[in-house]
Amino acid sequence: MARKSPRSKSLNAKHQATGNTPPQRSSAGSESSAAEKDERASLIVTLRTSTSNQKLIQSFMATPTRTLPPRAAKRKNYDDVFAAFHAYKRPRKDESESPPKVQPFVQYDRGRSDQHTSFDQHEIDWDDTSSLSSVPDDLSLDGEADDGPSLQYRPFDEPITEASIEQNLQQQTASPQLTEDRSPTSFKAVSPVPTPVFECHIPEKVYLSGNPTPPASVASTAETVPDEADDLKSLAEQLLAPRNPIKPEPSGQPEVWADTRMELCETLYYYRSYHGGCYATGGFARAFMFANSSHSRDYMDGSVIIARAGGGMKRDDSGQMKMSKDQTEGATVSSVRNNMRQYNPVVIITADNNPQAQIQPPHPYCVLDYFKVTNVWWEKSEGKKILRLRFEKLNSKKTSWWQPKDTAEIAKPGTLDPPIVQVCPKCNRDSQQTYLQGWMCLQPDCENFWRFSSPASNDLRDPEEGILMYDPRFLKQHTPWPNDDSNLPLGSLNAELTGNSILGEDCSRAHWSGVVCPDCGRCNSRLDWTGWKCRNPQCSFEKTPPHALIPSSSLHDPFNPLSTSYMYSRDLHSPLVDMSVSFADNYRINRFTIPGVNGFITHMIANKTVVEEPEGPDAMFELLQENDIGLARRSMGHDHFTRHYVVNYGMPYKFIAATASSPFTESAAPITLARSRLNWAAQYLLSKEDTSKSLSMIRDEWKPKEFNEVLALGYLEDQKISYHDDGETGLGPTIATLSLGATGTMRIRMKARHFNGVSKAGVYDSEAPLPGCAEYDKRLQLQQELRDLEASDRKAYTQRLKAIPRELGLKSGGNAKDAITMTLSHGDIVVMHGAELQKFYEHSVDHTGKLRFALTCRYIDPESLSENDKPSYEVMPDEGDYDGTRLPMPGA
Ligand SMILES: O=C(O)CCC(=O)C(=O)O
Repeated sequence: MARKSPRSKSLNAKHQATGNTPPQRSSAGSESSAAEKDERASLIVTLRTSTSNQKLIQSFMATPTRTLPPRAAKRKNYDDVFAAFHAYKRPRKDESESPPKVQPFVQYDRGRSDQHTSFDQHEIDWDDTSSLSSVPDDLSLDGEADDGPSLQYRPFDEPITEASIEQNLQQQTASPQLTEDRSPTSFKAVSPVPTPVFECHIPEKVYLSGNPTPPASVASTAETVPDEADDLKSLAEQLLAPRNPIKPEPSGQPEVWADTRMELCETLYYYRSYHGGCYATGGFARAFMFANSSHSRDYMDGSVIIARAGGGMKRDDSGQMKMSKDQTEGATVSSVRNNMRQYNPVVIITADNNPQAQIQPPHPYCVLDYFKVTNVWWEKSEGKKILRLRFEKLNSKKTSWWQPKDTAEIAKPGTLDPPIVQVCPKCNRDSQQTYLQGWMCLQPDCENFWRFSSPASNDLRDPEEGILMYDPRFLKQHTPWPNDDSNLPLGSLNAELTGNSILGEDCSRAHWSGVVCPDCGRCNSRLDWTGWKCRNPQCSFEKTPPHALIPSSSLHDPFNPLSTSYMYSRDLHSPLVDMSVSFADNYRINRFTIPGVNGFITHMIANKTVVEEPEGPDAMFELLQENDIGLARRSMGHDHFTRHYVVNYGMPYKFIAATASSPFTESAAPITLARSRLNWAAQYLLSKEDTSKSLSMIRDEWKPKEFNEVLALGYLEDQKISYHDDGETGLGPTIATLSLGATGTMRIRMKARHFNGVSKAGVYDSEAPLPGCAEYDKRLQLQQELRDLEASDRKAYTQRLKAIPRELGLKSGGNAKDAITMTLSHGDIVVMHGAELQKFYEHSVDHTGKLRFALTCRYIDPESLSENDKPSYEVMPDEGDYDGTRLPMPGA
């Protein structure tokens, strides 16, 4: 057993009032003269046989200074001696003598061998580090991040030290914020306000003999925690004590929290990562989330967090997530380096299943605070190179709510001696000592990377990962930043926006982002069109931001001016699609047909006469803003909601999300006005399709199956409806939509299944191929062969279906290009006709303005609805009598 000794003075030593504790650089050894070596050897042997470590230190310190390197001799504290002691080769007295007995390291018991610590369903065996790497990509970069501005990054292997901070600052001489005091050992960063805010001292590199490239053989560390480190070890044991599976309560409550990931990502501008554990955008990391994906050497306390930079993991045969190859520096780490260079803190969020949390987080997602990223360094885990990150709380004065209740933090950053920094004898670059077992070079391209050198020989040894124990001086170092102790806001300010300074501002992205409830801190998505409601049952916060009416007159596009003549077309289509154009009754009518598909798509482009007619699109657009028609984002299950707002009138419509329906009798005027207009438009177009029938004949045929449902969709800025079809049973086959407000873009493409001809399981789809699909000609040629085989040999047919995808190079992934892209202006109507259109093709709509509505009409066969879905009210027939042909003709 390692002996307990009273905590050394140095461990408790408080540093300068500034709290700055620059890492000290000790030597990795040097070539000494033979006499010096002998002298030191005898000294060390003497020291090792002495009974107490204190004695050892005293006698070592008392050694004539000529035998010590000048700087080491001047240092009068335990850690310097400890470092120098380990940096020096310990020679044997003579070759016959057995090597000095190395005190066996008592294995750090992180949970006792019989203890398996379970957190939720995540079974953690502390002795088996692999079980902790079982969740993918926890720190992987979210899709929204980009590579950011091209900045000059710090070389990837360079740890962050005061020297490198100084170097950064020197590189920023162009910045008006910084002026430098170029004295060799200090610098000052001066803010535009008169007081200097940041000062740190740059230690010089120290070599035992002053030789900058000491031979490898001299550098020496042991993979044990030496006796001399008893105090550090007992401190490390306290810091790294295994997390109790029954976690204590926190001492406080989070300022900001969320119940669901969607609410978190919609509310917090600094965390928009739906899948990854890091949100980085514009070249900077904004926030990290720590959940149950954890590495065995990850660490979290009230001020410091250590984590693996994510990515690079793959599921192995047993289903476990494992590093399959060395990690490489990706966009996340580049972003993090930018954060370090420019002192941008990141926000850290914990999920309630984070095994490193010392407490049980009170909500599924809790925001901790702003942290500095202080170190990025390389290690190895199970033979693969991994990147590690250290975070330190930015505002040391603010209490950490996640500190266990009724406990004090074991050691605050900056209260211990600084970490040991050694220069690698092989690559001549320095690294901090991260583990108590000894110093290792952390430069991934160095031969000596991640290896201890034996105390008794020149051998380099890989560390035994399971027993590594953080050096408290590394863990608890203080890395000064010029903006230390700033108090940055964690919440969103959306609830405070007034939104009326620019027309449409209250429809902006910020306005439909979530809010942090000012009463309870919960993140709340804006699920209602009218505003925010806190969904915490214990809270009654509501906010209905005032809406400034966007007048229809503001919709007019000066580059596509409205006129009473026929309007310009901005529709595009692939060469495969047939298009005809006609002009009639104030509409330009673009009609598209797709080969192989029964049906058509017609875009009726409205002119000024249509748009401005009484009770027409202009009036409807304004009425929809003035009336609350019950628009809301609908649940799609699993805490996901549609991105747009939706409400249904008339026959209930089971869209992707079950949508509440109301009778037409309770609807606002635009709903019934749109129904009447779209019933007219459909009949009008159908009469043009079949010229053998008069409009009144068409009307008689149409009436029993007239549109009996209106689905109103409301889109604020950046909202859209993704690719989908309207081909549910009992629906259609004619669907018509009136566009109101901002200009939309409707895209129509072949569904991936038909385009690729392969199911998700990789089996060929033997349906007749559609023109325009992948490998159309080859697939067409296979048709007869497949039909024959299907009839003659079922087994061979099935095998053939499995073989074809590879034969033709067909893949199940990948989407078809858009076949038709239509620009939908205010007042335009789109009519889609034909069940096959919905079966084989899908459509999406987005817009680039602030506010858009789409009113879509369908016929829903009441018999197709289950008893539960049938309406409790009567769906009244369309009593409107809209007739677009009554309008004055263009040019009239
Ligand atoms: O927003 C639109 O114009 C289209 C709406 C739509 O696709 C639908 O209601 O199915």
